[in-house]
Amino acid sequence: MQTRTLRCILTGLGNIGRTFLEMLPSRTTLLRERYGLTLQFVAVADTSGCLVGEQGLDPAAIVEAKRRRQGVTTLAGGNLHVTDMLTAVRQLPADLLLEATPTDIQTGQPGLDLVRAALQRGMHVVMASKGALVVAFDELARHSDWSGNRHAPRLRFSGAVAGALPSVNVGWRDLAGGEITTLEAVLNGTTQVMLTMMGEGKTYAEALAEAQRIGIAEPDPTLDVEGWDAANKLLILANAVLRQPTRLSGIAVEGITHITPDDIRQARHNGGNLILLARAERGADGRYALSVRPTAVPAHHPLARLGMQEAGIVYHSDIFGRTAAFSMEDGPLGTAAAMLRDILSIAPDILPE
Ligand SMILES: NC(=O)C1=CN([C@@H]2O[C@H](COP(=O)(O)OP(=O)(O)OC[C@H]3O[C@@H](n4cnc5c(N)ncnc54)[C@H](OP(=O)(O)O)[C@@H]3O)[C@@H](O)[C@H]2O)C=CC1
Ligand SMILES: N[C@@H](CC=O)C(=O)O
Repeated sequence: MQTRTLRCILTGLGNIGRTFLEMLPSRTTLLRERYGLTLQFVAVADTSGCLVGEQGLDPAAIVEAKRRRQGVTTLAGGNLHVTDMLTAVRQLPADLLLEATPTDIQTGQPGLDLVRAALQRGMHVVMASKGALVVAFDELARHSDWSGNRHAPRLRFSGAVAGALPSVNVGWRDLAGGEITTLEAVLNGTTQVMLTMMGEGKTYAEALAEAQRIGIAEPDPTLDVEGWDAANKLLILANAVLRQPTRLSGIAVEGITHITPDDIRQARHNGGNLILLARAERGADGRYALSVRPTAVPAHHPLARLGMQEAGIVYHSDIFGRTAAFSMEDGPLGTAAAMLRDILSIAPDILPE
């Protein structure tokens, strides 16, 4: 099979960006033999700046620097130079932006400017970060293939909505033609780890520390425990799958900060469980009521059996009935894998001849 090269810019080299690079060597042969694809990194960025190597950077050297907690720009020298990441996205010859900087739900930055710049110049985008989608879903959809224009640059973000869980893809692709009546989901891994551990006798602080150790808590974990991360994901599902233009102010949000081990034990009585439930329910007027709140679900509920590091989504629709998906992830690897899944889903359309 002929092998073609996709030139990538990767912004953010933390849990997700670094894990993505770490995962790649195990995929090289599969990508080449099954998909005829090689990924080449022409720029990568962290808080130290953006390292550019137009002939391709060495992912192993980048991973090694990040493991040593060094800024990636320390690798500059020879034919590798430093710029700022927005300039790189605006000017470098590249096909694809992989965005994994922190999520800021007030400004959407730094991801928003990067994704805007990429789409404006026709570069395809795969995102793990959520801020830009939360703040400007409409705008980014208009400038990408979500507008219905199949010639527009591709925008994919399946990893941003609960990592490996195929939450977006099932709703958008596999339930096409159905009217979704309810969506119920556990979308935040940190609170799922915390509720599970608190139910087993750990303190709130111990449980949060474990989610941080695993690498799934947000850089600012109040986003997780106060329910905003789950709300961000529900917002993305509402816009992309339910096709209801939605802002965060349109979601009723309650986190788990007031939950006690006793609340969890009571909910677990008779096989039920306490979960941070994200929910969308279609009303008689066709609009969805959206909420995120700790909810005691009974034993027969499909989300009641989820354990540590598990996520799940259940769609009810008029013609497909009930469709559910579950995932159990190993820290940030599931999200890195979802970014790869997104790349492969668009590769046939975007690979240069
Ligand atoms: N962790 C997870 O399981 C998941 C995370 N996500 C999303 O993915 C994104 C990344 O998460 P995660 O990897 O855990 O976060 P980390 O905090 O581990 O990594 C963030 C990375 O972005 C870099 N960075 C921070 N600010 C800037 C900036 N202003 N300019 C350039 N680079 C910057 C950091 O640089 P430096 O290395 O120098 O600190 C770091 O490399 C977030 O938006 C998160 O919401 C989505 C799904 C799952
Ligand atoms: N902080 C998030 C990470 C993935 O989006 C979570 O805990 O689920």
